Amino acid sequence: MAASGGTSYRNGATSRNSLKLDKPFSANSNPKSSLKSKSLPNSALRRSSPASLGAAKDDGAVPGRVRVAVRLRPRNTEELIADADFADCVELQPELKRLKLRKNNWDSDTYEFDEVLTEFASQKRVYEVVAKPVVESVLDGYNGTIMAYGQTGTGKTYTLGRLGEEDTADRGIMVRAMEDILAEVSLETDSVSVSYLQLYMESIQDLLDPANDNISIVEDPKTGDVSVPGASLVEIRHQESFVELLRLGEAHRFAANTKLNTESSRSHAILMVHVKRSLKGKDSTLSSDIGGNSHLVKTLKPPIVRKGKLVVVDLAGSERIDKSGSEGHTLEEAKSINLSLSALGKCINALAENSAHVPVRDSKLTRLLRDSFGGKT
Ligand SMILES: Nc1ncnc2c1ncn2[C@@H]1O[C@H](COP(=O)(O)OP(=O)(O)OP(=O)(O)O)[C@@H](O)[C@H]1O
Repeated sequence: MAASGGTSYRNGATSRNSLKLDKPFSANSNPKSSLKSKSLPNSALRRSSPASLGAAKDDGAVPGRVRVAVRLRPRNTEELIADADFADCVELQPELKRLKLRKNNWDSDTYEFDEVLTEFASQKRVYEVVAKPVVESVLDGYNGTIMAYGQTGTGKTYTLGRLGEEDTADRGIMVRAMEDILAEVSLETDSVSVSYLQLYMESIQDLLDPANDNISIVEDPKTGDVSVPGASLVEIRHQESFVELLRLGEAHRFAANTKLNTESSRSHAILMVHVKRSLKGKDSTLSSDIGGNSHLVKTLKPPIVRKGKLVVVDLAGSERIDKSGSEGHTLEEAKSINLSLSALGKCINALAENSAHVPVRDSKLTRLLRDSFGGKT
């Protein structure tokens, strides 16, 4: 997260009045992190909800901090033709970390972000600015979340899930995060395991085993840890197997969506990466006196186990929520997305304000992210 580490958004405006923002943000409660705690501008949340949030320590005691970044997607060919005056209505001010939307010649709205990434920002830069601090926190034993929010086609999947098989420069946050994690852990003593889920109409489905579509969320009342015991948990030892797993999940997401007669952006895709590290305790040498003779005794300390969880969320788009006239299934779908996104917005506001209470119980999405939020619920 962005919540500690969130990151990028893209803007694919097709007309002056249809600005689409895809922004990631991050929250981080790691006190060692260099991320600054910062309140989200409410207006920014209303206008274009956030995308990624952050990190909470294992004990969940510290409210997470939230960072929000916005990424502008380059215009595609159609938009270049249809939207020749785009620059007149959207102005990025990366050095001031601001985005200005001109309503007309005399009126504009300005939004502040933790990071503003222009259409020229590379995938590498987006990863480094938004996600890397979160990944480092996870390796240190914290929980962190990165989310991408935006309308359909704004570049959420490009930012998070791009595999970069044809051009490695295209690799998205998921792939880069796993590369950094695998480079840091020891395969002998540590473990990295992954679940990949889809949340659609308040029901959780395993993207690695789509027949498994009624997964429940279990919260440990003592530790506050959240688990999804019914979901596949795959140990990752090599980057190639992770990329294969992402590909499988995407294929299942598509198939599942076809079955459900929906579209990808109508569901939230959630990747959970569990990192468990054994850090060698420091051995110490003591001098002891046995039978009048002095001996040096070596005491071996047990390893310290450090657990962190990285959650990467490709949120459902909000574009149909405000549309009136939705009926039947579409209306139910819109209500469900609305419910989870508004519950998420409330949690992010609570985190940004360092509120002691983070209202996670209102939706499955926020319940799933509970142990990344920290604070009392
Ligand atoms: N930064 C970028 N640079 C170049 N192309 C991009 C960028 N961001 C997105 N695109 C392209 O824009 C199109 C839409 O992106 P993408 O599928 O990631 O959007 P999305 O927000 O995930 O959409 P949906 O909600 O429908 O899944 C894709 O063709 C993608 O390759």
